[in-house]
Amino acid sequence: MRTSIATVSLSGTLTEKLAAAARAGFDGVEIFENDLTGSPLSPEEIRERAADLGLTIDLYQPMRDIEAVPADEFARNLRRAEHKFRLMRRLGADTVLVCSSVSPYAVDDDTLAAGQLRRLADLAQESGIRVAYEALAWGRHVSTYEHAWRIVEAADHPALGVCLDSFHILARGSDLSGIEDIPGGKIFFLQLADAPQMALDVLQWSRHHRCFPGQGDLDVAALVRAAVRAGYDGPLSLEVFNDVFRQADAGRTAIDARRSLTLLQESAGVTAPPAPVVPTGFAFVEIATADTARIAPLLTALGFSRTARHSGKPVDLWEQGEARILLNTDTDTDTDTGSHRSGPSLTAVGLESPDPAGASARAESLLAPVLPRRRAPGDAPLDAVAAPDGTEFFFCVTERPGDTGHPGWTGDFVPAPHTPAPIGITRVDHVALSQPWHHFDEATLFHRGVLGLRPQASVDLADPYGLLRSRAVSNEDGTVRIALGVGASPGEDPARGGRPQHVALVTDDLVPTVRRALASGARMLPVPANYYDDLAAAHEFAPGELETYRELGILHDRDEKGEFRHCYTVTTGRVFFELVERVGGYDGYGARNAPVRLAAQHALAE
Ligand SMILES: O=C(O)c1ccc(O)c(O)c1
Ligand SMILES: [Mg+2]
Repeated sequence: MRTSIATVSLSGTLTEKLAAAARAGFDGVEIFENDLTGSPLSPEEIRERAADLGLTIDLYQPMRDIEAVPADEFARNLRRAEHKFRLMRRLGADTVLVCSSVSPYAVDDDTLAAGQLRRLADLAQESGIRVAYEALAWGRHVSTYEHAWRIVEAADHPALGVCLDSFHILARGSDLSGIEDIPGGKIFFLQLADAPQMALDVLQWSRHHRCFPGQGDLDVAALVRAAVRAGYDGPLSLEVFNDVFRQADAGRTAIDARRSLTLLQESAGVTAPPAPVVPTGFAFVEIATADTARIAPLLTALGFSRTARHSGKPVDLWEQGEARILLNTDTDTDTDTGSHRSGPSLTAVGLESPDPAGASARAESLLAPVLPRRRAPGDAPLDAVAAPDGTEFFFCVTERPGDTGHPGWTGDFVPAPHTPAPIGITRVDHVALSQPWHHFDEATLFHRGVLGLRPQASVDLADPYGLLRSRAVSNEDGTVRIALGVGASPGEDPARGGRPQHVALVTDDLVPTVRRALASGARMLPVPANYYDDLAAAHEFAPGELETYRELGILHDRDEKGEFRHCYTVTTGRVFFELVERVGGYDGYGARNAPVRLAAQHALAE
């Protein structure tokens, strides 16, 4: 099906919006009146610009407060309509959206509404224009799609149909089955938007909090399926009013939008992009740093050994159990981000992939920036994409005894002499990546759609200097977990995502692991005594257990499935490490402890 986007969904001038929509691969646009009236271009020039970019103008909108009004008011409305239709002919737009009236003059009279819309459709038809009537969820007398359709059906005019807008329909919790009772040819237009569930006045909710399908809580795919079953074959058009998108870079928003639409088409069964390839574990985490003076001693204290060096690049492999960390001192690769200036930073994540080429094909079809393969002659090909925060995700295979097929990435490393001194770390539990604040929804959709991870509920964590919103995405068995966080913090560069990132490492027995780390010189984050007094009130502990936690700076959480013990190293550059022990089926990240950890980190930074 054709794809379209309303200009209101993107920031900038009309010209910038058109360019962004075209670049992201949309087939058409809905032009919002404000964008046109504020443009220095004539309608003919806009038409030409759109055509040059390969875009059709699928809709012009909105016309308001047309129907069910007294005769003199309606006469004025028709005069207004004549002007608009003339403009639309110059623009080359053949469908106009009419919103259900919110006018205080409108009366609750469907016969009058149908009669006046028929007159409007007559006038439109003379100009070769079709009228799509949309029920605003807050319309004065018409606020449901069923009602709008009853009026359109009664008006019975070939140039009059309905516009279905997923927000208005799903926000009201309407029954979707009525959509299939509308003949497909009478659905003139389909507007799509999602929104997070909120207990908010519906107009405010619509005008400020809409988001792209898949980024909120509404079942937009169910609505698309119903419209397709009804026989609708017009464009799928995104119409998103969102305060953040109004400020964000239009090119980037348009890509996010187009990705959302492909994923929506996939869930609605109208498009089949390459299937998702769900990662099965972490192959490595890469930390870039100009010099290893700060990070290497910390890794050593945490029981990692430098086991190998890349044959062609200044990259060292540090290992312990199945936890692998790459230290990349090739600062050229991160001069763009300037991250080396603030010390070690987490720049890439290797995901264990059952099908790296398939994962890459999926990513490409979803407009993820596929990175040029960084390889020397003889290196294993590494497929990689950039996430919205700039983190590079590599789809890789770690060679194991007996493996055949895809060449493993470790083959590019030359073993280095070392004496293993493990402290009990077995693998990576999760990585926590901070997102630029206006790309949080984009990031969640990216990790779900492109990487095949499942998002959990978002939680708000109190930080002394702001609120941190966190949302974890993971694979089915929890062997890949990424905690996405957003929230500015004083003194940190928001352009780089602000907060430090971290790598959480699994141990099966945290207490001895921490003791060994401390004995080898690791600096752990001190935790205030008040925390342990609070913990004593919350739970009962075995004799001595709490005292041990207090002594070692271990935090504790429990849920109905199990327990969680964790602690943190101090931050070096933009990175710190967490040591975690999951007991039983505990599936969280110790959210209750996050405010204490954040306060402790600030205290240490001062
Ligand atoms: O908020 C509004 O007024 C408005 C206008 C046009 C639309 O298509 C819509 O869904 C909402
Ligand atoms: Mg709409």
